[in-house]
Amino acid sequence: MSVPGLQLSELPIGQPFSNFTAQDSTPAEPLSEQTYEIAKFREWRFEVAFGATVEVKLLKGSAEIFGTELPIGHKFTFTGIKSAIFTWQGCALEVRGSPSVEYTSEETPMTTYTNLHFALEKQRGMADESPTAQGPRVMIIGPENAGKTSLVKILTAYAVRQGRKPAVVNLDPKEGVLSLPGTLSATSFSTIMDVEEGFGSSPTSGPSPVPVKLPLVYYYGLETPEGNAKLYKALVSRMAVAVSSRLSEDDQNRSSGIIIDTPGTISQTPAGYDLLHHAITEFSITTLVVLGSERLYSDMLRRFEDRPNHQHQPPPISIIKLSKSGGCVDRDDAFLRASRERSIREYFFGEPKKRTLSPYTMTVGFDDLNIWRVSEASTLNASLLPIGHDDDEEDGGGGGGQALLVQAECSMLLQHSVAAVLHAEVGDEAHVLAESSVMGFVYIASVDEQKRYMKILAPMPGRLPPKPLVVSSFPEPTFSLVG
Ligand SMILES: Nc1ncnc2c1ncn2[C@@H]1O[C@H](COP(=O)(O)OP(=O)(O)OP(=O)(O)O)[C@@H](O)[C@H]1O
Repeated sequence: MSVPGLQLSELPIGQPFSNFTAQDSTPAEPLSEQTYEIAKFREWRFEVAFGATVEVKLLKGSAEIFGTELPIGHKFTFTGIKSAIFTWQGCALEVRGSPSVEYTSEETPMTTYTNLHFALEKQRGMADESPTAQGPRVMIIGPENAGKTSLVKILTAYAVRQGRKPAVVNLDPKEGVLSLPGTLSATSFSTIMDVEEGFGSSPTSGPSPVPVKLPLVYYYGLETPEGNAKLYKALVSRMAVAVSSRLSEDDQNRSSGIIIDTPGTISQTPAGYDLLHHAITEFSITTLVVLGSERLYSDMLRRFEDRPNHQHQPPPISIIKLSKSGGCVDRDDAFLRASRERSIREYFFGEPKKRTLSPYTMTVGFDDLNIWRVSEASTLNASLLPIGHDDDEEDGGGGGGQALLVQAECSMLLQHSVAAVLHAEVGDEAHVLAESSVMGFVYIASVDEQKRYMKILAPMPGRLPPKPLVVSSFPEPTFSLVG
């Protein structure tokens, strides 16, 4: 799989990064300390605001965060998070700092989630027996904030704990997995997750306390799949081919299978169902897990489970309904924005106290830049087309209907944008660029229209590769990374 994190190898030009500062959320006051005894099968749920810090240490017993075990005596630091620590045997936690919300709950769906894991594990065991058999290909669907990502983390962590190597695919562009928001990614997981970071942060140039995972990343650049359904489908198909080829090359990946996270919006509208259907077909899903929605479950049963098993029909999908954890919390726009901003900031500057990165600023003339923008559904909203409608003929693969990418003018409008650097060549056609994977990201710090140059921040020193860049129409950036 390819590696994001710019491969800037040539001699540095421009000036070293010095006049910009990363935000540090170090609290000024000393942290209050408390010890919690959590009984077995319960979880301690907590929320920490952005700007606040809470440190948690497991003193005794055993505990896990979304499936990943906490070692005894190690201090974990949380900021801007809503999470839970579950214990199978009971534990004592030392907590320093003041979570904005904290309570212990005895009602958790962990037993059901673990049963699901063991059912998948059985299929993996069968796939181990035969070189032509496939491990489970699981997709988690459900409304927003139903706990889909949390379940993906739990299933992944449990699989890794059993020595498996599942491919984790994120089809939700709102939140990046080991990548920036706006991207779709696939990663082969064989080592533990970074519980302070969720899945972990994007791989960049700095050292990391947990083994770095290198995802294959495609740039979608919009918040919802319906924003440019044609591009979304193209990327899903592309990702499915890449993941299937990885599975066919690596036996451990093949038997471990795939775990896929999806955006909540595609489980809620007929247009979304079309995208869902497409993803299910492209990834040859064998198990569809519906979280927290009776209606979605019965719609999916009607669509997939009753499908006759003819010679030319794909095999039936097993559809499983699970209830939403009472711990799931809605995240408002402000929280999601802050979380997106943090992941962008960390990509360039590292994480305060863990690893500091030294990004580099360079000056690049307008004439040396080739910038594209993801086209939004505007003239023709593909998500409103009837299911099964194919708009390829109308737009000749890139014009007329909904375009995939459009060329962007170098102007002030690009200031404070994050741009993806593509594994493609300047001069490639829009449909080639749209399906090219991402090499890494840069940040357009300032634009001088009169002198026709931009200041560009890159995670590493070096010359900006002569590659096409794509900026998003994502509701970013609302902030300045530098200044
Ligand atoms: N048991 C729990 N206790 C506390 N918080 C939880 C629990 N389960 C999930 N959460 C939190 O609830 C929020 C929503 O959960 P999650 O991200 O898994 O939902 P989702 O369905 O993936 O959401 P989206 O549709 O927005 O992608 C997250 O902040 C998550 O950490």
